[in-house]
Amino acid sequence: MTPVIEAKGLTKRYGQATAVDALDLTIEAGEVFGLLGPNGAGKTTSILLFLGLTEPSAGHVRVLGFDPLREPLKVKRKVGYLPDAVGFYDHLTARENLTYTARLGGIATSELQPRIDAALSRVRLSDVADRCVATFSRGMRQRLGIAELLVKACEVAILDEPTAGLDPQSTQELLELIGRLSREGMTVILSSHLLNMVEAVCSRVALFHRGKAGLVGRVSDLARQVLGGFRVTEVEAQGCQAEALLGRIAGVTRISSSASGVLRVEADRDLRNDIAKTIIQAGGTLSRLSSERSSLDEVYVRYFEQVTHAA
Ligand SMILES: Nc1ncnc2c1ncn2[C@@H]1O[C@H](COP(=O)(O)OP(=O)(O)OP(=O)(O)O)[C@@H](O)[C@H]1O
Repeated sequence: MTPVIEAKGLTKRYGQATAVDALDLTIEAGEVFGLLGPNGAGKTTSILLFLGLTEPSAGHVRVLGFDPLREPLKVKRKVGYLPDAVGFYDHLTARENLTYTARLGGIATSELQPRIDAALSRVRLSDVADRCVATFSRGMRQRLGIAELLVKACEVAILDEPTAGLDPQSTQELLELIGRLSREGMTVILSSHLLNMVEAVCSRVALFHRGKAGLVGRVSDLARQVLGGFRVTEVEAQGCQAEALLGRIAGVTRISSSASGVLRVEADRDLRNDIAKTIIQAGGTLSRLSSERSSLDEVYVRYFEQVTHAA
């Protein structure tokens, strides 16, 4: 099967600065793929290269097998793009905006309204279809952006920070929508700084660092690779000097305490038994002892600690 994205040595320089540095990346059909990394790591520039909106300085990218610079129409027909600030005509209604872009996209007049109605319903904007977009919240604009991709019936959606500036409920709604699109067969590539959200929807992620995809894979594989047996246990104990006691347990690598008195114990393995025994034997009581699997958050923090340390 032809990969959705196949970048080899993809490079973009702006003068002396290298925004994307010999990027090798393959994204397969059906994935929800997350592009992560700090500000300036090269995520947006990579997206612009995938879309043929900027020319590589070296290397190449194929999108569904096409060269986005030489065959831009073939790519545009199949790939939808939702930039971080979606541009609509504010004085037009939601329906008029969709009609305008659908006509530009060459969709037959007879198909226009049924497709637009279906898309507006999917993103729950049917009730406001005839309201000017000027009155829309950011969440509604994002959903209208997704409706545009649905009208276009694209195979691939590239979303640049789709939940930036959304409240928690709008974020959740957008995530559910992304999940549904993926289950229906759309490949979704998104960039984001919200690690929980990325972990919730993405099948694989790439951690960008200085224009390269430093780590690529499923979150669980990356956790094994970056963290090894690393475990975090949260402990709340009373009636003993818990922090000092736990610091003496073999395998504990770091302890920090929150303002509310919860101790966060980092270790190279699951130490819940030893922690419980230590507190009880010292005459203390335990009101919390929870150990969570390593999350994307931990992978991200650890990875960037490692690369910054190595630099
Ligand atoms: N048009 C441009 N001219 C000059 N430099 C640019 C241009 N666009 C991006 N850059 C630089 O390229 C680097 C990568 O930027 P890019 O926007 O791709 O990062 P990003 O990972 O998307 O960051 P963010 O998370 O802030 O969106 C940055 O150092 C940025 O300043």
